[in-house]
Formats: sequence, structure tokens, C-alpha cells
Amino acid sequence: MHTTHLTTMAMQYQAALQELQKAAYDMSQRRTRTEELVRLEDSVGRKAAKDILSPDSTPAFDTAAADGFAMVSSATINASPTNPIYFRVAGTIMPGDKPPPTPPCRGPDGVLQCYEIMVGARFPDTATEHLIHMDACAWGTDVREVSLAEVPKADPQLGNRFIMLTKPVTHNANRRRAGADIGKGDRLIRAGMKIRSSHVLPLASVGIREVAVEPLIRVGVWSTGREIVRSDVNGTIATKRTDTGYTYDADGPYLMAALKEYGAEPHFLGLLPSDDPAALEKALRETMATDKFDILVTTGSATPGRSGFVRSVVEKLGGQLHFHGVAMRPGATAMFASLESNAPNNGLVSFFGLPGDPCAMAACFRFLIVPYLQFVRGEKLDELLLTTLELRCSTRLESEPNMDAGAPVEASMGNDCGPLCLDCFRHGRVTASEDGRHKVVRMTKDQGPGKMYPFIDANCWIHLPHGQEIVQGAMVPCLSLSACREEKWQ
Ligand SMILES: Nc1nc2c(c(=O)[nH]1)N[C@H]1C(S)=C(S)[C@@H](COP(=O)(O)OP(=O)(O)OC[C@H]3O[C@@H](n4cnc5c(N)ncnc54)[C@H](O)[C@@H]3O)O[C@H]1N2
Ligand code: MOO
Repeated sequence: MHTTHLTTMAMQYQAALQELQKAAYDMSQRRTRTEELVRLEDSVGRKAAKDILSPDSTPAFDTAAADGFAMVSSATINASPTNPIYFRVAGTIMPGDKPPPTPPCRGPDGVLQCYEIMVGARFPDTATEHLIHMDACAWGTDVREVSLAEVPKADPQLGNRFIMLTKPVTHNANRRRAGADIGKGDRLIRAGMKIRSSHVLPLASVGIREVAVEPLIRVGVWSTGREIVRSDVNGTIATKRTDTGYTYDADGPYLMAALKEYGAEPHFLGLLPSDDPAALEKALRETMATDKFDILVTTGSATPGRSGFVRSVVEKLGGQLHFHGVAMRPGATAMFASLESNAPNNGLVSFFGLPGDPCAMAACFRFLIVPYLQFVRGEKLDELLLTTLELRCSTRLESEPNMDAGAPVEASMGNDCGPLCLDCFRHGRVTASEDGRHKVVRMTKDQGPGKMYPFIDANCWIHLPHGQEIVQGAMVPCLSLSACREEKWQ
């Protein structure tokens, strides 16, 4: 087992990112799951695995765009209050009704004929050569129902419902043409496009119920630590340690939430004791055989020596170690390896051994796992917001008066060599400058690998790249704490 102090063998953060990128490439080359069918309503936020073409056209046939009367518009050209035009109403067409037999535009008595029609109902079919077809729909409010007596030469045997029009109806008025909205074969979604709820409407309108999306990256997570407790975990590899336990599992729930927020499919696999390498070995072997995960993550037991056995178990299982120890703080003990799956598809499984300290674990998530997910998915890395650093504490919460607000802060968290040789990650609050012209960031108070309050107070991680002196007014890159776009800088 390794006992070297990690900072002496640690890999620089940028180099660790390159290792992640290489491993992500290998993994994406070996991925055999290329698509997954999901219900249309569950596809929001997922990426289309291939182009989605419309299987149908919409509207499927000509329909009315208003409640009114389908008629031959050319017959109304001269309609006016002094020259009213009369129509017999041959029937009513409701949405879903079969089209009526094509009616002649005049009855045997010479009276013009129309159909009452409701919005969305099918227009009477286009007439054959000797019949002029009903092309337009007059608004119901533009006509007046009249009695038989008012209609010249009307034969009561042929029907007794009539309307009168006193202004012309334009050609094709209020008529939705078949296929005018979406045509059969039209490309609705390009492969790789993220499906949004607004896409669901047109997709559903052409009868699509399921879509092929890119499979999510499946991540299995174990929390290790004999002191870690949670009340909601059972199962073969989960151990509930109420006797010696006293620390609530914060890492497991955080990773479940954050992985989901960043578009992965997380599964909590249980608690593992921190003093039993055999338990991790068994859990890893069993899990690898299932072929259910692309990434496996442990939290805790990451430090070489002491109870830090994670690395030795991974190596025992033939894992290829990419790094263990990154020149970053927090997160210095992070480990990353690849394991060959012995499951039928023989893929690669990536393994992250993260430190147990919640803040360190969260920094590893944001600065190692999120980039890795993005590399595997072929996405751009998150854009950094370059912000002016103010070396004063931010207030705890905007509404709460805070004695320390405005007090100077240290960039370093303590017993390390500081930002000159390490990439440091600190909690901060990005706000608009007083003149509103640019963004400024202040560090939150009380930071430390085991401190949780900054996760409530802060809206960003400040990345202090190694070699950069931390001075008032320095331009520092910031990354949002959360993937929720609307919450990014609040
Ligand atoms: N000899 C050395 N000691 C340490 C080194 C080193 O390089 N050499 N590195 C330090 C650094 S940096 C960190 S960070 C920690 C990481 O330690 P471990 O990953 O081995 O973590 P644990 O001992 O398992 O836990 C540390 C701390 O976090 C709490 N914890 C663990 N899991 C959870 C959880 N799921 N939810 C909430 N809290 C959790 C745990 O109770 C401990 O308090 O090592 C330094 N030491
Ligand atoms: O680097 Mo540790 O991960 O100090 O917090």
C-alpha cells in the first residue's frame, strides 16, 4: 500500500484533465450502447440518437381553422348588404367526422350549398371536375341564419336550414391545408439535438410516442466509512452502522442529485465499511459482472495508507491507474482508473476514488467528474466566467446581517503550499459590480474541506489556477455551483 505523501507525487490539474480526456475517448470508442428508446414525455433533456423524421403530415387533411361554414368562396364575390348571398346548410361536420359525400355547390333548386364546420374538422373533399369545391370557411359570426321564406326559390324538401352572407369570403379563408404544418418525412429533430418540452408538441402531433435518445452515462456510487450512516439504505452491500456511526452520509445523496443534474443516470449502490478491502473487492467484482455501469465512484478511504484501500483493490482487479493524487485543493487525494469489464460486452468502466471530505468530494465532482462526463458525451466544457476577485467575505445570505461581511479573507484553506503550486477551488458569490458594468466575486467565509455552509451561501466555485498570485482585483475564472442555468449566478 502506498504511503507517499500525495502532494509530492501529485499530477497537475491540467494534466489530470488531459488524462480524463484520453480515457473518455477510449471509453466512447468502446461504448456499444448507442441508443435507448424512451417515452416522448420522458425524452426532455436527452439527446436524440438520430434524426427524427415525421412519419405523417399534419394536418393529415384539409381542416377548418374556425367554427363557421365551408363554402365556395367564388360564389360570394359580389356579396353585400344590398346583394345578400344565401346558402343551404347541407349538414354539420365535427372534428373526427368522416368527410361528407362531396356536395354539389348548388342543390337541384339552384340554391348554393354549404356545410357548417367546426375548427379542426375535415373540409369536404375536393370536388371532381364538374363540381366546384368548397375552398373556404366563413366565420360563423359573419353570417346570419335565415328562414326558408327569405331564400328565393328554395325547395323545402331539400332542407330548411339557411344562412345569408353580406360580404365576400376570401379564397381559402380559414382553411388549413393538408401537410401545410409538417410534411411527411420532414426532419423535426437533428441527431444530437437536446429534446425540449417545446419539441414534444410537434412530435406528438404527428403521432410519435417514443424517441431514440443517446443512452445516459450510468454511474454507480458507494459511500465508504464506518462512521457514515443513513436510514434509507438496505440491500446486500449496504450496511447500516447505527452502533459506531455518527456522520450522516452527505456524499452519496449529493452525488445522486448532482449526477442527475448534470445529465447522468446515478445509482446509489450502498455503504461500504472503510476497514474492509474485501467488501469493496466483492462489491466491485459483482458490479463489474453486471455491465450496468459506465462509471463507478467511491467516496472516502482515498488517502493512501491508513484505511485508504480503494486504490489497492482497484489495482488488484487489474485496473489501469491514470492518476492518484492531483495538485488541487481540496480534492488532492482523487484517484482515477479504468477497469476492464468482464461482462459480455467487454466494455471499459471508469473508476473515480474520491476523498470522503464532502467539500473535497464536491470539488472533485465539479472539476474532474463533470469534465469527464462532458468529454465522454463529446460536449464542450463549461464556459468559465472571468470575474474580478474582491478579497472580502461575501455576506452569509443576502438577507442576513453578517459581522464578517467585508472582512478580508485568505485564499488558502490552510496546511498546503497555497495557490502557487496547487490549483485551488474556493466557494464564492458572483454578483454585479456596484456600477453594474461587470461581475465581481467574493469568497464565502469559513471554507474548509469539511465545511458545508458555503454550499448554501455560494453560487460558484472560484478556480485559482496554480502559479497565479491571489490579489485584490485579480481576474479569476468561476464555474457555477449548479447545472441549473437559471440559478447559476443567483
Ligand atoms: N497521511 C495523509 N493523510 C491525509 C492526506 C494525505 O495525503 N496523507 N490527505 C488529506 C486530504 S487532502 C483529504 S481530503 C482527506 C481525504 O481522506 P479520505 O478520502 O481518506 O476520507 P475519509 O477519511 O474516508 O473521510 C474524511 C472525512 O470525511 C468524512 N466523510 C467521509 N465520507 C463521508 C460521507 N459520505 N458523508 C459525509 N462525510 C463523510 C469522514 O467522516 C471524515 O471526517 O485525507 C487527508 N489526510
Ligand atoms: O485536498 Mo483534501 O481533498 O485537503 O481536502
